[in-house]
Amino acid sequence: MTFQVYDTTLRDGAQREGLTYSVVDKLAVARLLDEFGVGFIEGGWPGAVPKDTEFFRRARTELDLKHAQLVAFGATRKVGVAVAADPQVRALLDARTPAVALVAKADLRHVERALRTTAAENLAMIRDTVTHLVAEGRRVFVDGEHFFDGYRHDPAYGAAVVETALAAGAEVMVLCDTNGGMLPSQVTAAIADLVARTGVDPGRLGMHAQNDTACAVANTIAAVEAGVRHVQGTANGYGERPGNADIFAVVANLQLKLGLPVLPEGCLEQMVRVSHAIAEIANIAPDTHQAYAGAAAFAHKAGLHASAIKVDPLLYNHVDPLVVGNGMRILITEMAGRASVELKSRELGLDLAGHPETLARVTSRVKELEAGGWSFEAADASFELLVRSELPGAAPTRPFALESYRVLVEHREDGAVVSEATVKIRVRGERVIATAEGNGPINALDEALRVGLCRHYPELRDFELADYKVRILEGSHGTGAVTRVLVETADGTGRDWTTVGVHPNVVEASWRALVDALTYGLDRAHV
Ligand SMILES: CC(=O)SCCNC(=O)CCNC(=O)[C@H](O)C(C)(C)COP(=O)(O)OP(=O)(O)OC[C@H]1O[C@@H](n2cnc3c(N)ncnc32)[C@H](O)[C@@H]1OP(=O)(O)O
Ligand SMILES: CC(=O)C(=O)O
Repeated sequence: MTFQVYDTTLRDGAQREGLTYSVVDKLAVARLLDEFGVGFIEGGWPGAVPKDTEFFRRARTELDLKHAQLVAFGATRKVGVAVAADPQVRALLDARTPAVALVAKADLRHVERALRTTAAENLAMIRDTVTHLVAEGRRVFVDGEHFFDGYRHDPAYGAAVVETALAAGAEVMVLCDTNGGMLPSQVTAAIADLVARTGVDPGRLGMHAQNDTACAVANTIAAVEAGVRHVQGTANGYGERPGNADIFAVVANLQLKLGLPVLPEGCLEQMVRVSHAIAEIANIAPDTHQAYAGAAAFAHKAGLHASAIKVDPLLYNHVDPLVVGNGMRILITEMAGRASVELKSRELGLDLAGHPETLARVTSRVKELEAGGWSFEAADASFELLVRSELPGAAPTRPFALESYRVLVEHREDGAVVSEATVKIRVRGERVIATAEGNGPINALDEALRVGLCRHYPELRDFELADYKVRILEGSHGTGAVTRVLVETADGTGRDWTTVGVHPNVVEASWRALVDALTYGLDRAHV
């Protein structure tokens, strides 16, 4: 059997707390998963969840999948009900998918206590349902719920479930760690024992791992190392409770670490795009620190890392980030060394290789400023201005010189609070005084500065304050608290940049970040 990558983002992934997809969302996620090259997309449970029934109906005309087959998920027939008379089984056929997945009880305790039936009736439910669906022309996967817990309790029954499903015509028997409590060594031992006990071909076994021990990806890889050739997972690890095995990490590990070409050519590099697009649809902020796909997955803060990366990026990256569509970033913080500053500057288009004094000055200035509360890690634009001020012949053009600014906050009798700011600046030799109101002191200051500059710099009208973050930093060693402000500015063309300002006074900290933001943006506009 060829290797099967089976995605359950739209079924198990949708069981995550706080996540709800519309049918349109589900169709969009399915298209993205197909672009990522998975072989199977489990779309939901038709007949149980009305939205899922609708998804399968619309998928027939609205999805044109290149790599994946759609799978409808459901349960084995009900206890004591003839399979042909079970409406849930009928709904699986009505979904008209090429493949069907059946959840089946694989732990005798669940059979007796949750299904409230006998060991033999559960095996009959599995046999009848698989046989019926195979006879209707479906590929059938059986998900053995609680397989691993059940196998420890009663291995003979777990083995009987596996043998029954495969003998009835199931293509793959998927071993599920439903409670997510297993460790990799336990997964390996259970599969080895199952294979020895039954003689089953491990190539007809699959793995479905929940992440309750944070081992879902490791457990899936352990299963593959034990011979399993069908892996299940969800985009970004979404799923019930802590989630499922992250399909991106599973697939990347299989391809890049075990050398198994489980995705079609050209698909692995779609990972970051697909991961973030699905997060967007799910309305969940992408996890910056997600393995392989996170924005920080290849971000380096430590100066020592940067010094080796300067020689060869692979000295400090476990794979080339480009193979999964990611990129490497160097972070500038108090932990930076000269190599970090040189690499980051290169990333920003500034070559400091022949400027050892500048490198040394910028590095010590960064450390000094960071000790005082500045943070350049998320403020590339302020870092670039700092480097350019120190680099001979590269100083940025300062659009104005400040004479003074003043901000008033007025609480009126009727309860209204109005802020007003006045700036006095010199722009291209002209003295300008500008006043503006705003919904807060920083907004008023920003407006006044723009009013004062706009006649000389009309492109400022396109700049907008996209985000504003304030953090009060505790004072230490006898100093008072300081305020750090991060300002994100956008210019309407899709470009944005972040600047930082620090001062004990929040207005002055904001002013510094604003001035850097306008200086950077205007300087760029004139390059
Ligand atoms: C491990 C997993 O995550 S599997 C996926 C689980 N996903 C979901 O549950 C989401 C969708 N579920 C639903 O919409 C509903 O729970 C439904 C429609 C499936 C069932 O709803 P209801 O008919 O109201 O039953 P309820 O949820 O209370 O109980 C489930 C029934 O299925 C039975 N059942 C549970 N597992 C199986 C199985 N593998 N095979 C057959 N029957 C099963 C239970 O014994 C119970 O039967 P009972 O009604 O005779 O007591
Ligand atoms: C089938 C499934 O989702 C589980 O057993 O966890």
